[in-house]
Amino acid sequence: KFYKNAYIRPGENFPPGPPSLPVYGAYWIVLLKQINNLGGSMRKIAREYRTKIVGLYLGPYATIVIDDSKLIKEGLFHEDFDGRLDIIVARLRSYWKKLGIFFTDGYFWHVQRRFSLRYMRDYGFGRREESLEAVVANETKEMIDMAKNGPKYPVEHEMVKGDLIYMQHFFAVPFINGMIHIFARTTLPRSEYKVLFDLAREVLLFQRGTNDFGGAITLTPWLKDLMPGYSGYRDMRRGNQALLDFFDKVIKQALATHDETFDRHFLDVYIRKWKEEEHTVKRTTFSEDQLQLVCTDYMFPAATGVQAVLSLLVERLLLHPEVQDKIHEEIDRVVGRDRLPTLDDRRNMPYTEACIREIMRYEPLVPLGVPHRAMKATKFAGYDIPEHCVVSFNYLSLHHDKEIWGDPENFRPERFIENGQLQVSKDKSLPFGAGKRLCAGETYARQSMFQVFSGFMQAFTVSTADGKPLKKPMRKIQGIITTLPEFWVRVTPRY
Ligand code: HEM
Repeated sequence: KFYKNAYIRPGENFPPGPPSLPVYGAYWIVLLKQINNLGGSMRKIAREYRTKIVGLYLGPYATIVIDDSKLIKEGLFHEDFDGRLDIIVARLRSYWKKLGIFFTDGYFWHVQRRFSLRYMRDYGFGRREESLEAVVANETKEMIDMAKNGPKYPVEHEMVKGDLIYMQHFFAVPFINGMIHIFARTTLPRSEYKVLFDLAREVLLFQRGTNDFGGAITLTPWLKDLMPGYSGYRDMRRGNQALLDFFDKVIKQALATHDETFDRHFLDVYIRKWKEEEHTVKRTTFSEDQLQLVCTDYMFPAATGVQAVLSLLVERLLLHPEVQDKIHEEIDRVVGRDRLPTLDDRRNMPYTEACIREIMRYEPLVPLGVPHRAMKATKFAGYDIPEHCVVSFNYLSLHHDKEIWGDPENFRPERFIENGQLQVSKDKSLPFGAGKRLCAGETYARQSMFQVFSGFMQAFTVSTADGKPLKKPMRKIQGIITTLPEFWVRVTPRY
């Protein structure tokens, strides 16, 4: 019976892949191949089975992992694959209901994603807008001041010790305050940064409680009662609760002063719509809980993902000091030292921009993406894909495809530059995904990362805490996003 179960497939014409073992299916095999690097494991398995698409069971879930560059793009644009999974990781975030943007699908997701993007745009999200740019610049200044002139408030001592900075969360505030500005046209002042650093810490706990395949907690949800600590359940609950509590307060404040004749910020626009539909639309998708989850979903990656990318980039600078020299040269030549780099400078700073692109290619933040779900039985690349099949995309394979990149194993920002200009068309990587599920925060992420990183590099030279050159990359932690372990970096003011 064991043998029979091991080779069970969802259908005859399902992509090839490893057999299923009890309880976790092929997940054991994926973990054993290269623990702590799911993308790497899946690449190896695809090669072993000589297939562009691996088919396997992860616990009870029939899953395909697309390994081929062309098919990854096709899969991302395949509308039957726009669903999400109804899993415990999603439910535990949202009062056991299906709410938010990340983990919803169908009509509900469509309405809520479109509405939030349309009206957050009015407040600067997804485009260039002066007041948002000024907020991010101002917060970048405070961040630099914290390291240059020393901590002002107790929490800052956890981020800066002498000339060392705590990489994990040092960059957090500009990204978080930028989002609060979009939602509520306010920011938390430096005296209240503790709230924001705490949020960043809690959200990272959530990210690390699971992984791109949902981790043990998704495949065997009963672990939540049996081993709440070990299964990651407790950390995820806690990490999520911090954000829910934060937005509960912000929304309650907005509600208390809400005037339906005048929109002050995105929250007002949403509240007005929800109140309007409350009594007129039978099955409205708007509610207070949903507003809380919309804010949470946009804040999640803003409080972790963008900082994680910048810390991976700082690690690269420690490994390749010549890259740092080139960034400094570009900043000094284009911006000088009297003002912060702005988004206007971005087009004149191809090397700095290329470094941000190259780190996202080289080390994809979410190596297997956020899993999609086949919303109905469908055909893909000649295979029969059953309804509810999990669809994952191996971005590591796309970003390290020799045919596209020639030398994918090298960190080489110059690959995106031609005649001194950034050639966006040369960037075939898809760190933000594509299609209808494309990362909703791509523009915000790209713009704010440029502002924060270029401001930081204008002010400092980075080196290792122990003064010795970094010889090899650190071992990464595989959560939903890939992060570096806790580490400190020395910063030396450049002037
Ligand atoms: C460098 C940083 C980031 C990277 C690499 C990244 C990447 C991704 C990826 C790969 C997805 C999944 C796409 C899919 O399902 O196929 C995603 C989804 C999403 N991202 Fe990002 N992201 C980043 C930053 C952000 C930021 C800063 C925000 C918000 C401010 C954000 C908001 C979202 C949302 C709301 C979704 C869910 C979209 C949906 O399911 O419809 N992301 N992101």
